[in-house]
Amino acid sequence: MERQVQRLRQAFRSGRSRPLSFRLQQLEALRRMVQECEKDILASIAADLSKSELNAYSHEVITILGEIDFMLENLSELASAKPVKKNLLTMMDEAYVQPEPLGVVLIIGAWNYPFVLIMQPLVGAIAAGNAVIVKPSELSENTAKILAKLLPQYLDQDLYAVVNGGVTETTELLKQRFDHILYTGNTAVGKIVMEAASKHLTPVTLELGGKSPCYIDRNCDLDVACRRITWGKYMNCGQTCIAPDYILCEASLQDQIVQKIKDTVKDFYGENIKESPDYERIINLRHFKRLQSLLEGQKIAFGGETDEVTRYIAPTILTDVDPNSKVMQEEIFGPILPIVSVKNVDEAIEFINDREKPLALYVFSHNNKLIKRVINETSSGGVTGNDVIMHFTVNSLPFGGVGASGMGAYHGKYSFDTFSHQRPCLLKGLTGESVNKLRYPPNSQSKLSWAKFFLLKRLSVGKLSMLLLMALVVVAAVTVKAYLS
Ligand SMILES: NC(=O)c1ccc[n+]([C@@H]2O[C@H](COP(=O)([O-])OP(=O)(O)OC[C@H]3O[C@@H](n4cnc5c(N)ncnc54)[C@H](O)[C@@H]3O)[C@@H](O)[C@H]2O)c1
Ligand SMILES: CCCCCCCCCCCCC/C=C/C=O
Repeated sequence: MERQVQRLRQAFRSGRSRPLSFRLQQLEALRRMVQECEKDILASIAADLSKSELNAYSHEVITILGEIDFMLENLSELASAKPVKKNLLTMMDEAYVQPEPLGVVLIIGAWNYPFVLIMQPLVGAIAAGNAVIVKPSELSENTAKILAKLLPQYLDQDLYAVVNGGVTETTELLKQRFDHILYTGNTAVGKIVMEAASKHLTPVTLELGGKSPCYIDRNCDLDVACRRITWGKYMNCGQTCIAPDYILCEASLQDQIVQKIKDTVKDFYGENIKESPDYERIINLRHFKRLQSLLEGQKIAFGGETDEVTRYIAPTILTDVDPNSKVMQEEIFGPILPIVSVKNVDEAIEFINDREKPLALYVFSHNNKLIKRVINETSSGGVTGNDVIMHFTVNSLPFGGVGASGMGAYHGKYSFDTFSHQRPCLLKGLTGESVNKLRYPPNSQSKLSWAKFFLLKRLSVGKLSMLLLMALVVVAAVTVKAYLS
């Protein structure tokens, strides 16, 4: 492991990954990989998650192609130096922020969207000019294998590597020194990653999970709300980090919501859900049993059927759920939807604020003011109003958690920024010593007054004011010189 990281570091130090032409070429190669090997990629995702290839494409491949295209179109702007405002003391100098690559970065992915959760950060890390090691989840072994096979065929092998394996390999990897780690997965391992990173003062982006609430207001089109919630909750068999975890609503809405979700499930998956190519399975027996145990003692208003052999759990709704029950204590990450009654929106806000900050928050209402109020009075990684999941698909929005649901963010420009250092640069000439005397010892009250004048006056952009200020500086410099000599 150590040698592998060394090898990447050496390649990074050679400077090969820095030119924009190189980064663009690698991103184009990545796009070619996705297009040319689409069949194998889809087959791997499908095998890992018992998913149809059509769904594998719309859940994972579309996003990646969009992300690569975004980077190809915007890289030169993202990577360019950004001039900044100056003060009077530096107005003749050059001041700008230059994004620079961090070095060797590590990306650790989770199994539930095994392709997108590796590829999307990888696109950002390459665009920012880094060397990258990716560590796909061992639980989605087919996707892990196909990534290990394809990435070296398309990308520069000295700069980009795939490490496969489980806890032992990841633990070994985490002993190495990286310049950034982006980890996607559960909170417990997130803490392990952060602790390991702290040994080298490595910054981390932690893409974690949590219980994402979904409040349905009385003043709402329940048909539409329930259709959208059904889609987002049961997609990937509920194994989506930003799936609506539970519903909050007034008690009087509960039965209608159950009925409408039931009807939608039938529309989406047919009479025999097990036969539907659009309904996935639980990833492994451990998660299957964990989910089964969440059903114990609950009022099952819909679904509840399970089959251990195929790890099938039917789309399920629990009603009159006690907020203290087990299903409300942990992220569900499966096709079980509890409904918890609240008296009104005030109680819903209090309910959300009494718990850890979630990764996503959903509010359904005709009343935009109510939606804005919920947003203003709560906190979460992201929000979608009147829909679920969809903020993930807008790559001009940062995607990430807050508090217990994670730290840092990525997607589009935010990926580029996550994997870059924003380097402040000030380029001065070697003249102007008369004004510089203000900062050289010995200090005096009058020097301080001049320093305040120079440093606390902000420059505005207008050309006229610029000229005026320049004249002012010249006069001030002459006056200071005369005064000090
Ligand atoms: N915020 C997001 O974008 C996002 C996306 C997907 C999943 N998630 C969250 O991830 C969780 C599900 O993922 P998971 O954790 O079951 O996935 P997982 O089991 O695939 O683990 C994630 C990664 O951590 C590694 N890992 C596991 N144990 C480790 C250890 N002891 N030391 C070091 N590395 C270790 C795995 O090898 C894997 O690469 C859910 O909470 C979900 O909400 C978040
Ligand atoms: C017309 C089809 C559009 C489909 C858009 C579907 C987008 C689904 C994206 C889901 C991705 C979720 C990523 C995973 C995050 C956490 O687990």
